[in-house]
This record gives sequence, C-alpha cells and structure tokens, in this order.
Amino acid sequence: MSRYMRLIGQNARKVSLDKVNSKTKNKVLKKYAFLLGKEKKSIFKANQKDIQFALNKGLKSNLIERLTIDEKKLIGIKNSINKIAKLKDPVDATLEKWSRPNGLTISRVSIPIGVIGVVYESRPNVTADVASLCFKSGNAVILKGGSEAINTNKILAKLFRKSLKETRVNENFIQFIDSKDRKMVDFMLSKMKDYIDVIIPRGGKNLVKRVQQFSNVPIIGHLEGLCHTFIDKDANLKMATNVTYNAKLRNTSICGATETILMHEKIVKKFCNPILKKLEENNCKIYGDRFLKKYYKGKIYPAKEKDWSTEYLSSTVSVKTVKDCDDAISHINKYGTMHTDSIITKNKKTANKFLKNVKSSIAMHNTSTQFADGGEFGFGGEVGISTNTLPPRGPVGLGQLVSYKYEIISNGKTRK
Ligand SMILES: NC(=O)C1=CN([C@@H]2O[C@H](COP(=O)(O)OP(=O)(O)OC[C@H]3O[C@@H](n4cnc5c(N)ncnc54)[C@H](OP(=O)(O)O)[C@@H]3O)[C@@H](O)[C@H]2O)C=CC1
Ligand SMILES: N[C@@H](CCC(=O)OP(=O)(O)O)C(=O)O
Repeated sequence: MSRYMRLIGQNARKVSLDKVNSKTKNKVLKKYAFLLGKEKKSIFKANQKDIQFALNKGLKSNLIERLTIDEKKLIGIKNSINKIAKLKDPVDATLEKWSRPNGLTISRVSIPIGVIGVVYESRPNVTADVASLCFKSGNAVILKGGSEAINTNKILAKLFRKSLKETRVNENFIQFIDSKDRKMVDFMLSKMKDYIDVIIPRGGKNLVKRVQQFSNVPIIGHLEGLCHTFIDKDANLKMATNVTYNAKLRNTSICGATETILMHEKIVKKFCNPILKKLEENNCKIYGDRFLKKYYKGKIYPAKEKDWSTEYLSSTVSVKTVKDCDDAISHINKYGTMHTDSIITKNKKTANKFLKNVKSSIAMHNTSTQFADGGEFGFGGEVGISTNTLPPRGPVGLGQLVSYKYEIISNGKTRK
C-alpha cells in the first residue's frame, strides 16, 4: 500500500508544478462533459454494480438515492462541468494592488494551492465536481471516494484522465485511489504531508474522529451539518411553516438539512401545531421538550440531551423551546457544527443580532438551510461546505481553492 500511495503522491506533487492555460483547461472540461455523455452506458452499468452491492449491504434508500446516477443526474453533472468551464479562471488574478510611500508596488496575486486530497462519501457526482473544480483552479487532486461508489467513481475519474490525455495535458492532475481500504485514508492523513498540501475530509462523526487522531496534513473540514432553524416570536407563520418544512424534508440526507428547530417560547402555543403537524403528516418523527409536549396535539417523543447533538440525516427532527434570540444563539453555538443556521423573523434588528452572533459558516435570515450549496451560491459546483473556523468557510468552489502570493516591484529600492 505505501508504495502505491507514495507513487500517487509523487505524481501529484510533480504535476502540480505544471501550468495549464485557461483555454486548455476549459477544453479539457468540455471534453470531459462530452465523454460523460458518450460513455453513459458504461457509467450506468458501473453504477448498477455499485447499487447492487449497496442493496445487498442493506444501505438505506436515501443513501441508495445519493449513490445512483441516472439520465437526469448525469445531465446535472454535465451542466455543472460546463458551468465551471464558463467561470473565470481563479488563478493569476490580481486580488489587490497598492503603492507604498517607500516606492514599492505590491500586488496580491492568486495561485493554486498545489495538491489537494479529498475523502468523500458515496456520492459519485462529487468525483466529477471536485475533479473539475480542482483542475480549473490549477491544483492536482487525489480522490478517495466512498466504498459503495467505487465502480462509478473509477469510470468517472478514468474519463477525466482520458480528456486530459486527449488534450495533451498530464493525466496525473486527477488521481483516484482505487481501493476501499480505509487504511488508505489513514496513510493520506499521517504519511503524505510531503506530497499533499491540504486534505478535505467530507463526512460524519467516524471520519472526524479519524482525522483528529491521525492528521498531520492541514485540513479543510467538510464535516457534519447539525443545522438549526430558529423561529422567532416575530416570525410570519406561513413563512415559518414553509421554510421549516423545506429545511427539514426537501432532502433529509444532505448536510444542509435542518436537524433541530428552535422555537421562541412566546409563539410555541400558536405556531407549534401548524408547523409540526405539517412535518408529522409527512412522516417526520418529532422529539420535543416538555413545553412543546404541553401544547402540541400530535405525536411527540421526549427529547433527550443527545438529541441536541444528533445529525439524524432522516425524517426525524428535534424541537426545543428557547427564551429569546440570545438563548437560540447560545444553543447553536454550543451544539451546532458551524455549518448552516437560519432565523425566521420579520424583525430586522433580531435578524441582524442572529446573523452577527452565530458562529455558523453560513448564517441565514428567512431562508431554508437547504440552500447551503455551492451551485446555489453561483459557484458552478462545490467541493462541499467547509465547517472550519479558519477560511475557507461555507461552500468551497473555484475561488476558495486558491492561495496567493505577493508580487513586489520597485526600481531598485533599498530599505533604510
Ligand atoms: N460539510 C459537507 O460539505 C458535507 C458533509 N457531509 C457529512 O457526511 C456525513 C454523511 O455521509 P456518510 O457517508 O455517512 O459519511 P462517512 O463519514 O461515513 O463517510 C465519508 C467518507 O469517509 C470515509 N470514512 C468514514 N469513516 C472512516 C474511517 N474511520 N476511516 C477512514 N475513512 C473513513 C468513508 O469511507 P467508507 O466508504 O469506507 O465508509 C467515506 O469515504 C454527514 O455527517 C454529513 O453531514 C456529507 C457531505 C458534505
Ligand atoms: N451541498 C449539496 C449536498 C452535499 C451533501 O450533503 O451531500 P450528502 O451528504 O452526500 O448527501 C446539496 O445541497 O445538494
């Protein structure tokens, strides 16, 4: 294993020094989108193999859905690649420029990060999105996808390499770890700091633990999404009902799905029935505190302490009564994962307090947490949602996959 991984690392480090111009990058991406269409039968066949394996393993239906590539999803993938091709090249852009009294002209210019390792769940579109974003931002990428998606990922990565080769660009810009062995992840985290500049782990608690235990490579964590929707006392009932329903149930398995609803104690009596009934009628299981139990006429299970830190990723929600906006902010900053949190209110002052004080990388007002997505932000696609404290935070697209350097020009100035 170590020989295989080191070779991948060496290849990546070497190719990361190559410069590819924007025109060629876009040519590669367009060719890739074309090849995905041309080879769709082989992609669907590989995907069926993965689905069969996952079904035999007893994977839940929402995870099978996440794994599946059908005609519609393939079109979505191709559209996303074409969008990325149309976006401005993020490399070599002058981000700032200024002149100093000492005679220096200083420019801050964007550069690729180098080599990026990405560990991600069994969602094959991530292979195409991440490969396209990393390549367009001038980085080499090492991909380690989820085990259930291995056959689909393999062909998606192979087709990217084919489009690189046919455009006469080094194929090693994209490398795929062709193994289900989790030891590969440990190796990336602990033994590849000479080859990998940053690792992006996309996943849940298990992966977090692993990363914390092993990593000596810098990390941009794309971890659990314990997202909240806070319904303030000044919320509009109709809006609160619609937004909360969408935030919880539109797609329950994504990291931007709301897991906990916080309700201002002054509106619980009036709001809890219409809002929670709509969720319950759509098969959502509700864990709530004692105060809610008193007013809610439907079925409610008693919430325990662990419910405030549980990412259900299913049709289950926890609901808590809070005293006011400050109480909601404290709850979110204690139990949240700095992913996405939203307030529903007509009161701009309260909204502003919430937006400024939650630690979340995406803070929202009157908006469904399900909008936590690079595509929805206009980034063409995303590597995922960074839950880091340090930047980049929130959706990671082209603009977040670059670093920078200072370029300084003078006419022979020397320092006094
Ligand atoms: N912030 C973001 O952008 C995103 C966050 N997520 C989060 O991911 C989770 C859902 O995805 P899920 O599939 O359950 O995630 P997992 O954490 O189970 O898996 C994600 C990836 O990590 C690998 N992995 C998991 N545990 C280990 C380990 N102990 N050692 C080595 N590799 C490991 C998996 O490999 P294997 O296939 O072998 O299990 C897989 O490649 C949720 O918590 C969700 O919020 C998901 C997408 C985006
Ligand atoms: N940000 C993406 C989803 C990313 C995500 O959470 O993926 P997953 O957990 O694999 O379903 C979206 O909103 O579609």
